[in-house]
Amino acid sequence: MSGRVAPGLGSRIACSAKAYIPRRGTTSSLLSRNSKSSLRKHRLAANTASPLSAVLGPRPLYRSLSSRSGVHSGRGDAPSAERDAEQLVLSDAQRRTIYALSTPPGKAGVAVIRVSGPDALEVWRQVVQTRREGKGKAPERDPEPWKMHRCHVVHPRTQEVLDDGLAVFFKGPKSFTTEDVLELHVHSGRAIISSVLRAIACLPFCRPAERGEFTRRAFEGGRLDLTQVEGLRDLIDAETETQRKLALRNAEGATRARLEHLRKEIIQCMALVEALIDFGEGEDIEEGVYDQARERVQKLRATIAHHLSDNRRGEIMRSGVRLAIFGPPNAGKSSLLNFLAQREAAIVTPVPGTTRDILEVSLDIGGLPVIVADTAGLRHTTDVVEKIGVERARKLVETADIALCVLPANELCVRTRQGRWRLQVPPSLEPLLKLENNYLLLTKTDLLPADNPPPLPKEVWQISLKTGAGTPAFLLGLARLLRQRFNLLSEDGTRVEEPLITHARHRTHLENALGFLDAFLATPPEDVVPAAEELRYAAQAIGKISGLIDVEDILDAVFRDFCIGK
Ligand SMILES: Nc1nc2c(ncn2[C@@H]2O[C@H](COP(=O)(O)OP(=O)(O)OP(=O)(O)O)[C@@H](O)[C@H]2O)c(=O)[nH]1
Ligand SMILES: [K+]
Ligand SMILES: [Mg+2]
Repeated sequence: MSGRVAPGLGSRIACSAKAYIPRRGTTSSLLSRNSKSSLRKHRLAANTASPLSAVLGPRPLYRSLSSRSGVHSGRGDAPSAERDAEQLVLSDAQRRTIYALSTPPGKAGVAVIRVSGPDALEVWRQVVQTRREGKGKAPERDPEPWKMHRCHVVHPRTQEVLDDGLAVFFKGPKSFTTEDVLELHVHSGRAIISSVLRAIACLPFCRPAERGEFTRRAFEGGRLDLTQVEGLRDLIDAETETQRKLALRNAEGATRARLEHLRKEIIQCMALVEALIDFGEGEDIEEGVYDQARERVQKLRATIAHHLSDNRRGEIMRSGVRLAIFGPPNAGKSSLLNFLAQREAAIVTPVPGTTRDILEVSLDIGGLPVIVADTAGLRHTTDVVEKIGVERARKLVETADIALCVLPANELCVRTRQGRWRLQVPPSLEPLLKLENNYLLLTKTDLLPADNPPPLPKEVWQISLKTGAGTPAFLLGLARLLRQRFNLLSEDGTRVEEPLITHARHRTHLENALGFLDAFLATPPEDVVPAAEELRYAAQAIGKISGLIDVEDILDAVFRDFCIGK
């Protein structure tokens, strides 16, 4: 099965009708009947939805809706009442009961086969025989939900016992997908798993799940928003403590709540401006309403700008800090990589120009995910292959989150005429060393003259990979530096502000929102209608992060990376 999730589903999930109905007693009540109708007229002309459309009704926000009307895309393509009604009818094919192995295939103690959909209970009736049943016992009963049952898993046609295991039935909506869910816990072995899957496949109302389809149904059921879905995926992928913490926060809905707070605030500002459209300042409503809205938007703007200027901490933490090792040939770069990786990952020889390509190793340094890259020694060369390597190395250093310039101490320490020692950095490296994220590491300190050694700069790490001198201090210092720059905890263990943005996708939408807020602030006060529109777009941009609005285009991208059974 390809990476696509539930073909066709994406275009059919539209915002539910509820998502477009303002809650009673909120902003809508600010407007009189007349003003509402004139507003509506304006909107029809502008072919946009109500600015209040972003005010949400009670959950569930995401319904699995079938519609032939296709995608709502772009700015405010308001679904008509007819379309909404049509959307409430589910297509049977779409809502079929799905099943998949949810644990990795192979030999292990337990394998979990998950079934979700309207016929999950029927699947239970057909393949699960609880141990109290059998000859002469009471007839089959439906399971007590949310309780593990010891059972035989049987073939629905032949009644052959396939395995002895456990089964649990989750009654929707109190389940992962919000549908009825059945989990079969059987022994994990190739033959057992395939026989159980084949048995379920016999049932005409079931079909195999697509990648991420269980999670997608949880999203459609309103149980998870997109930031939670992403968090769940990151949680499964997490390899370090920091990644796990960050992902769990997203999965548990902390990001969802923070974004929702921002969005609601924008909507409230919008309601203030809206109220002016028909009343006009100084008429029925309070003086200074517009100024009040502007002031609040200015604050919001500052908050969003603050989140955006986070040095991409959240994104870097999620994907790993990209650390580049660079320097002249034979400086000991590959030796350093091997030391950090604790294995012979790169080739090390006394021949300058040994490394030509970029070699990356993922490591856990002080609890942080770090992708360490070894590069070709930087030097002028006529060798075609090495030239490409040097070019790649330069590019990598420029784009890395952090870079270590490795220099052999013995070669760079030169004696001046006055007999003093001086550190001489090759002029070709100077521009790279000036980059903000680059740090210096002197290696091969064992080769410095033993008698009267040159004084090395204190602020620069110095190590010998031959004797190990200086390596503990270097490792501690590197871990501290990484934590200072990227961690969620500061050095003294107190919590620093957690980055709101953990995905490039979030950043894009927040940047858009900021743009719309700026456009609002730049609009002259007399242009109330376009000003209100800018605020609506800003709210929509934030809604897109959670998937509240116009989600179709991003759904596939989010669910694609899940495995089948999740
Ligand atoms: N004495 C001493 N030798 C070292 C040290 N670190 C590395 N070397 C030696 O220096 C030589 C070059 O090491 P590499 O790790 O291949 O250096 P490199 O910077 O990766 O070299 P290129 O890939 O050719 O650019 C090897 O013979 C290493 O054994 C050290 O701390 N002390
Ligand atoms: K070398
Ligand atoms: Mg090398």
